[in-house]
Amino acid sequence: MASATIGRKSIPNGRPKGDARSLKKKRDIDDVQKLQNAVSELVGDRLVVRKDGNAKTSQDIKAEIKNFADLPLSQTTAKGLEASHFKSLTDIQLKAVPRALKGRDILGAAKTGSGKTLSFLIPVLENLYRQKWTELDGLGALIISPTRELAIQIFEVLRKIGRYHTFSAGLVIGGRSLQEERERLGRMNILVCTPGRMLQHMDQTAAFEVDNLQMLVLDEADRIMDMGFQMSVDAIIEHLPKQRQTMLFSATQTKKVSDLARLSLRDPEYVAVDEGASSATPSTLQQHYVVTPLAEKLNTLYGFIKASLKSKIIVFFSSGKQVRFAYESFRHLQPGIPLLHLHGRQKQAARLDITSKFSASKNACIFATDVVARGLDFPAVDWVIQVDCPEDADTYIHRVGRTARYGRVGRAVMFLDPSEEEGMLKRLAHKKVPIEKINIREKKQQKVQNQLQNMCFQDPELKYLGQKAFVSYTRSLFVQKDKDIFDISKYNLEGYAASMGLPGAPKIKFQRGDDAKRLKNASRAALSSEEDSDREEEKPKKKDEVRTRYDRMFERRNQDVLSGHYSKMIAEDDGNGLETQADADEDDDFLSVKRVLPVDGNSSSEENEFDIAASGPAAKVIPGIGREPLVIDSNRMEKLLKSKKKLLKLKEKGQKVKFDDEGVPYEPNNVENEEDFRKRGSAQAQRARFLEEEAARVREADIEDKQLAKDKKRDKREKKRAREAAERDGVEDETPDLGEAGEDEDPMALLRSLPLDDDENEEAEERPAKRPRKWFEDESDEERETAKKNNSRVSGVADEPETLEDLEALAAGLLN
Ligand SMILES: Nc1ncnc2c1ncn2[C@@H]1O[C@H](COP(=O)(O)OP(=O)(O)OP(=O)(O)O)[C@@H](O)[C@H]1O
Repeated sequence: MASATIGRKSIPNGRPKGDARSLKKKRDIDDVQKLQNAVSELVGDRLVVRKDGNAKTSQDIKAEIKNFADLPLSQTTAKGLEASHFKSLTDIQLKAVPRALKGRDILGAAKTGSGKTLSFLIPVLENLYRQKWTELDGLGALIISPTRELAIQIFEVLRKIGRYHTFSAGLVIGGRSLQEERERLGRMNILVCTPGRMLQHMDQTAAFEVDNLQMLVLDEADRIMDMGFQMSVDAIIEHLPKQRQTMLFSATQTKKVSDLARLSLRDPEYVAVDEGASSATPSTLQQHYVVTPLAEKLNTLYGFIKASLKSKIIVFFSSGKQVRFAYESFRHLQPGIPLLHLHGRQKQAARLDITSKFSASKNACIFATDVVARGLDFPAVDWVIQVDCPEDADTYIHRVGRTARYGRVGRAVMFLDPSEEEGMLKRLAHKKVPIEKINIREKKQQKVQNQLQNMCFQDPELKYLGQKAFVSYTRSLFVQKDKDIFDISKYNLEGYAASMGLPGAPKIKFQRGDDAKRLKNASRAALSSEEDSDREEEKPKKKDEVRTRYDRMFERRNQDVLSGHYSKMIAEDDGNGLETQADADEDDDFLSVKRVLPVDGNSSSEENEFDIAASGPAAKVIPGIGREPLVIDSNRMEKLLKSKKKLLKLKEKGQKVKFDDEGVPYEPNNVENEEDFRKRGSAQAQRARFLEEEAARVREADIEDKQLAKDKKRDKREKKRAREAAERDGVEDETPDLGEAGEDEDPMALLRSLPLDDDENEEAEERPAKRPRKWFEDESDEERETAKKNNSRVSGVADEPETLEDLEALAAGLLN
């Protein structure tokens, strides 16, 4: 947990002694008393100034408050504000701060970028100060934010303006060990947190007392109160004392009576700015939309980025997988502007690094999910682009609010599929959002489809990313509640898949039952929510869990960049046609694609060898060395196979191979001369022909793969039947059931060209100890992989067979 004593040392040059100390104490008490009196003289957003004496008279005037210096604030807060260059109050601050200083519950609503953060931070500091809050009093104020980034930002502002106070403040957002946070938690006076992590502490940290809490603040309150956070927030509230001050702030405020009842607000003041104004968004924001069919969106986006290289741009997508695909593929296209990406599944450190990089850069383009839609205050953003239509008008308002902040100018463009136009415009008009249609200049459009196709063809891993992005996008369309905007039957999904360079649209299985209902009720933002990633990092590791050889055998998988993807494709079936929770948790794909792992097919080379040994032939066969498999039929042969040096002799001599500009290998002595090359037509024609042929090849391979998958499925069914028959006859079969696809689904749908098990085995054998990082992987990917490896080591893979003897022993064990 990040924590800070947000104030200075109150006694800089040693302790004042005797009289001096008691004098100071008295002065402090007097100051606080004066402040208390002045605060009680606040009426609305004015301060009563007494003309004569102490008693209130009719001649007293209500002085207008304009600057922070006009407010009854402590010296420490006033100095902090001054040092942070905050002088005059914004409209929302003017309305909210005086009322909040008086201890009123507040429902604050004002446009994005209008200064709501200070509206609650100043009262938090002041109200605790006037109560002479000390470390011994424990937690005095709790500020809840829906995302970690926003929590960090609030904490930073708190540190700035509270720098002369002596309160201790902490940030509880996960990403560090619970234990580490626990140790400091008890000493904090002010906490800024995300709901999931806070609840975890309330439930698990015995020494964490909240009985004294005076103030609760919910920033982006409507988001915190909605489905995605409902359970955590309700549980947090249950822990808190009922007698407290509660403040809710958002640009799109909740007024639902049920929500307010949940928070037990006491006679709240509804403090709104610009109620009844002509627009719900800042007047300095220019808002446009373009109608661009789904299949054209990536082209339009690329064209837009190329035309705006000297800008700072935020591009919103609806899911992290889309963000990753767009980022990885566009990065390779090198548009000429630094590209960044941010989504909830990245590690906390990486996310922090990315937000600060984007904040600091003048020209950059960040692809992001709604993780950055709320509250984040990136300086000087020129453009907000919404590639995917936002789920509702509120999300639209928050997304565009990342630009045109605090009176600055900004521009926003939303891409709409023709089917979304009418519905979305209606919703925006209802919320008073002024938006104009613009057309795309044909000349500015950039066709990237062919390049993406090439890239996906050359790099299966990018293709998998694309497939996952496709599935998550389709899923997000399906879960949309507003069917006036989102009608899944109206989108050209095949065209969309082609625009991503995919060899066909992955088929998608719709989930049934209660889970489907739960997911449908949750908002899209909630599904890709920040809290998911909190959970991801907090998954408890069962350290001393006893695991059998079978467990390990079936948990083992290729430590390869594909393995995560691969395992997600193997959806376990609970027998009712529903995915198991574990799977849903891991990927939270509402529309799942299923593949059945053949019971007799293993995914690593070790297991392949192991299988052969386990099935008990007299001789063991080691595949993949030289042309012929080597048969171990004597001790001498076995020894030979253990000596690397000797093995080298058995290997084929290498061939000289060079690589062309695109990394394709060729034999240097076998290069076609230029004349022959020209005879076959122009380079462009040849390239087009090549692409056509390759595309046809991919299609053919898809058909073969599908057939293969069907055969395997049939095989498996037969095996299952046989097993069941054997069970009926009383024979116990120990082969674990890895789940089975439903009759009506195509288990290979998304995997049309994913290497089958045998290919994977070969690949695993050839894989070097440490795979070099690919062009589209960043460090976090590598870290993740290493972490995966380390984790699997911790969980017992250290016992895996390393030598032939190990293998034999293992095999013998199994056979027994
Ligand atoms: N009184 C002020 N004087 C000068 N700048 C201010 C003042 N109040 C806020 N700001 C600046 O205005 C910007 C927006 O403030 P803030 O982030 O609090 O907006 P917000 O209303 O919370 O926006 P959102 O609805 O997007 O969360 C920040 O950069 C902040 O530093």
